[in-house]
Amino acid sequence: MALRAKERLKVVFNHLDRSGVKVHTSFTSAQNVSHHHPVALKYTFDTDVLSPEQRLAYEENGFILIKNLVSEEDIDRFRNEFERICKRDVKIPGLVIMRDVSIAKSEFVQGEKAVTKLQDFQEDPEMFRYCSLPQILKYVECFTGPNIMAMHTMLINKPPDTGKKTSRHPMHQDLHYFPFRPADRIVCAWTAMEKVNRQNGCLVVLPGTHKGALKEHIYPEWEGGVNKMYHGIKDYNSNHPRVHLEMEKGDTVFFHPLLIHGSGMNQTQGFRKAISCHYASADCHYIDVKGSTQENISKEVEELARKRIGSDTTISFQDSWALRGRVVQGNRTSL
Ligand SMILES: CCCC(=O)SCCNC(=O)CCNC(=O)[C@H](O)C(C)(C)COP(=O)(O)OP(=O)(O)OC[C@H]1O[C@@H](n2cnc3c(N)ncnc32)[C@H](O)[C@@H]1OP(=O)(O)O
Ligand SMILES: Nc1ncnc2c1ncn2[C@@H]1O[C@H](COP(=O)(O)OP(=O)(O)OP(=O)(O)O)[C@@H](O)[C@H]1O
Ligand SMILES: O=C(O)CCC(=O)C(=O)O
Ligand SMILES: [Fe+2]
Ligand SMILES: [Mg+2]
Repeated sequence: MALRAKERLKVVFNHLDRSGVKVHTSFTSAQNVSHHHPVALKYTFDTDVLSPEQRLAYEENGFILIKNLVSEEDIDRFRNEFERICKRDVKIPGLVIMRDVSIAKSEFVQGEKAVTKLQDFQEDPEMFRYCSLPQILKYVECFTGPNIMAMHTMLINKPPDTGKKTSRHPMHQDLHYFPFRPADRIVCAWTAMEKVNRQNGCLVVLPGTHKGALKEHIYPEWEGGVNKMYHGIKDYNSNHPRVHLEMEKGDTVFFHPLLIHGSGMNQTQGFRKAISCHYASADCHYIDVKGSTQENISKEVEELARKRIGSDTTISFQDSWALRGRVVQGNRTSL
């Protein structure tokens, strides 16, 4: 039965209507374009890319996993570039190379084995190709709309745990780091660069938590130490059902910035690699986080900027994002 996407969406909605679930339709956008029903699909746009079932799944869960989205060839190229950066063969402006806190003060670990995360690779054309891949942007547009900014780029090289459990990433919401809104027009794309599973510390998500509010984040009280800026939710419900996202090389998960997630310890001897980009609609606007739960991270970011650039220049939390953001589709309208 080859129904077109819109017709299938109607079928799904009719079914839900009959089942008593309160769902209303807007076939053109996630915003306020109503027919005789008010709008309910607030997290996704209809671009004929997501099936009705996929749209409903994202609305309900706050994430969607697309298998085999990035080719082996592309991933191998990102991996090569990562190795060049680790060997210091290339120097990329703005790039942050983070070592794991458990080896941060050690002089004896070098190269790729000393690097836990690359952050802000927007000035590296080879690495930044990831953020412009058409097959990724096609999905991103379903969440952001047509004007798309790549705001935050990372390559995570989760190291074998040294025994201090510092390879964990505490449970958090990425929106904690972002002084722009609306949250529903922000999405993360996270691509496994090899098989990721429970053993090497795959992503762990709490489905449906994107419907909640932004929570207070602080450093978790972990005996073995915590990496710089790895804030975790102060009190999260540890009984909430969790889903371990086991993925193959090239599989990509798209998730909402309020979705609570983290990653476990890497209990293998390999470095678990993933590449990711946070996208936002260029139509988003900056907010002032003073007096909010985000004040702690904004102060940390501003202090780090002062250390890097010098105490006579002030780079605000918002500036730090405006400087990193790059348009990847459409126009840079606001951010
Ligand atoms: C949606 C977004 C979610 C997220 O992005 S969460 C993670 C956000 N993370 C970041 O933004 C990256 C933060 N890291 C950094 O900026 C840098 O790695 C960092 C910590 C400043 C270190 O910079 P380096 O250039 O390596 O400086 P350095 O080797 O001279 O060290 C300076 C002092 O920092 C310490 N350090 C290094 N790596 C660390 C780590 N992983 N965790 C905690 N502390 C760390 C290091 O021991 C040194 O301390 P001290 O001054 O000697 O006491
Ligand atoms: N004490 C803790 N406080 C906050 N977050 C934690 C704590 N311990 C683990 N986490 C986080 O919980 C998430 C899940 O971790 P992990 O993969 O170890 O899950 P698990 O359910 O314990 O499964 P496994 O049995 O495979 O270890 C990760 O984000 C991890 O960093
Ligand atoms: O790759 C991971 O372990 C998760 C990283 C993450 O969630 C983040 O940096 O915001
Ligand atoms: Fe995250
Ligand atoms: Mg565990």
